[in-house]
Amino acid sequence: MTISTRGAGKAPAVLVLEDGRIFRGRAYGAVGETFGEAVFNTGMTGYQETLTDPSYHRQVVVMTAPHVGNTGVNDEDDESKRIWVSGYVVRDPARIPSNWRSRRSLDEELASQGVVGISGIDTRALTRHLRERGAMRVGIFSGETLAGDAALLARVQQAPEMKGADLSAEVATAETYVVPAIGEKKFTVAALDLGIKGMTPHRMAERGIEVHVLPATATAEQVYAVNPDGVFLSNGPGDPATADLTVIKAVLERRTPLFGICFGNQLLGRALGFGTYKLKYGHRGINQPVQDRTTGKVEVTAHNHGFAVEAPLDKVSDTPYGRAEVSHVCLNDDVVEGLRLLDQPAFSVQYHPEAAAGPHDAAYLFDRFVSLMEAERA
Ligand SMILES: NC(=O)CC[C@H](N)C(=O)O
Repeated sequence: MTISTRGAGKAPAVLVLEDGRIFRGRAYGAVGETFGEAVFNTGMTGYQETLTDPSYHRQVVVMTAPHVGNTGVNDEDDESKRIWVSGYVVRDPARIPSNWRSRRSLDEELASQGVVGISGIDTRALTRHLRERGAMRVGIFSGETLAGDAALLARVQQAPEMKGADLSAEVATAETYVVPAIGEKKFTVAALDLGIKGMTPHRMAERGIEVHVLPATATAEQVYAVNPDGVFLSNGPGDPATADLTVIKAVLERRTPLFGICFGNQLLGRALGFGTYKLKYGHRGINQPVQDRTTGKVEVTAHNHGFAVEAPLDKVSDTPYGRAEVSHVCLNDDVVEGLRLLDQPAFSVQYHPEAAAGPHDAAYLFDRFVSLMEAERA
């Protein structure tokens, strides 16, 4: 294990934003170059889950927590098979990781997976810049000799934008796999993998659900071939405006119980005829207050979204699949955080009830899904 001293001995690195703002620091993880959309995450804990969340594909994540890597990297907390962020930005990396489960340092893990990062920069100033100007493209470049700033900026400005990006198929499973129910099997669910996190099927399995995780490109025939009691739409990277809605519409036509989270919420919204739009800088962290308007209760929740559904907050909407309403709202900024159909068993939330990482306040949503499937069977 390497013990780093505030980046001493690491190559120089530079972070270049598409609007020309530049931060200089030291390499963290792999040395090289990378591009993506610069976004900030306010979680004080859970960096391993963040790094391995496929929804972060093509994003450069800036951690607002000043110390990152304190608990190292373990063999249990990955949410998928690899790190998906395209770059990683921290202020002070841990010099000595310390935790009973730690197997290696975060610096070593980033390097071994080829993830280019930067440390030693003023992440507070960078976050304030992104909050004022909005999420934007960024490049991180590290090495002993770097091109001039103008040349680096020109390369950042050529990188692809997140708006219009269709990314689910790049992160999803190529083959269907089954996560068995824990204990007695009560239901079968077909889960469309648009970038699913490992904890999500686990939360269903804990409730007696056998989960068939299908590729993002699965057809309605493939979904119904597993004879599902319910269909689940996962989280995932990219712009929801690019996604194909054929399968979701088929599920709504057949009135099969449906539950979606994050990207799944955006796709349900679009299938109902609502629009989606890009938020200025998104919600990413594990302490976002959301109100469940069906009960009035407030929950503290885990978020990772840069897009949101545009739906009226104070009226029931008529959609091709019956009446729909906004069931959940973010108390920071009134962004739509959940949808519910009133005439058939379908609902979704914009945030992460699987809570990896994050508080478990929203776990009741998996129980709601079970109740819908129970009611359908009765
Ligand atoms: N976590 C997610 O599913 C993210 C959904 C979508 N890619 C967004 O950024 O809003």
